[in-house]
Amino acid sequence: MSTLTISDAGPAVTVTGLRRAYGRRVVIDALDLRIERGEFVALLGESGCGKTTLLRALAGLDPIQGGRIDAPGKPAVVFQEPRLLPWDSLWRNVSLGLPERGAREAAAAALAEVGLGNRLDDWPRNLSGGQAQRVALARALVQEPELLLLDEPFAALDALTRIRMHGLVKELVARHRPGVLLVTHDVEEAIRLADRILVMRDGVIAAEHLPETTADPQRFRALLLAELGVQGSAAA
Ligand SMILES: Nc1ncnc2c1ncn2[C@@H]1O[C@H](COP(=O)(O)OP(=O)(O)OP(=O)(O)O)[C@@H](O)[C@H]1O
Repeated sequence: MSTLTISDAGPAVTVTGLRRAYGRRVVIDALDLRIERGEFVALLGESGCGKTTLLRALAGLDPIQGGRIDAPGKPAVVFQEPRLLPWDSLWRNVSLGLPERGAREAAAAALAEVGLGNRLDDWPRNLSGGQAQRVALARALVQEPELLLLDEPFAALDALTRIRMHGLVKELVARHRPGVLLVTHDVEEAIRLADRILVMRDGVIAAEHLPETTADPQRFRALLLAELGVQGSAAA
């Protein structure tokens, strides 16, 4: 039987029956997930529920103990810390792993997109936390990934910088249209950025929400907080 799916892009990743354990300790079990290209998905969940474990598995950074992860290409990852190489200039950091030919031009274009087009030959030590994180974003986007994995990339930033970064990421994702999985603790951030919000619990996706379709934002926040086990939130 063949099913023809008319889609302008197709999935950025399809996860089926994923199992991830550390030794005998199973953290993720029988997890299914699909993210479309151009779709922004936020992943919430209590501390220690396995969000980073899932992200690392999707990134191909860790082995899995069961199930499948199907992705058309190599995902790009942005972590909480920018992880720039201190001995390399900004353009070299951004173009790491690209073919030498055209690397500087590609890095220049990516740095311009994050507002650092005039800092190509500067060094990581001269950057603020927000600027360093923008370089990390440029380094991810220069790969034109179909799947962009964001592991609390704004958590270490001050509130104002975080809001600016939200705007920038939204704009970049709208332009490049990767599928995005954002791991975050911040309910407001998830609501502001995501097309779809997932709540992880007991090693699986326990709930799924579409913020766009919620009529009452305050109730929606309360519901999410209750799902995250924040006491007293259901009564709000
Ligand atoms: N390398 C490891 N070896 C053994 N256990 C681990 C390892 N990494 C994570 N774990 C365990 O797996 C579980 C899930 O961890 P993970 O970091 O994925 O959670 P998280 O939801 O991302 O947490 P947080 O929100 O606090 O970052 C935790 O109980 C953690 O102790």
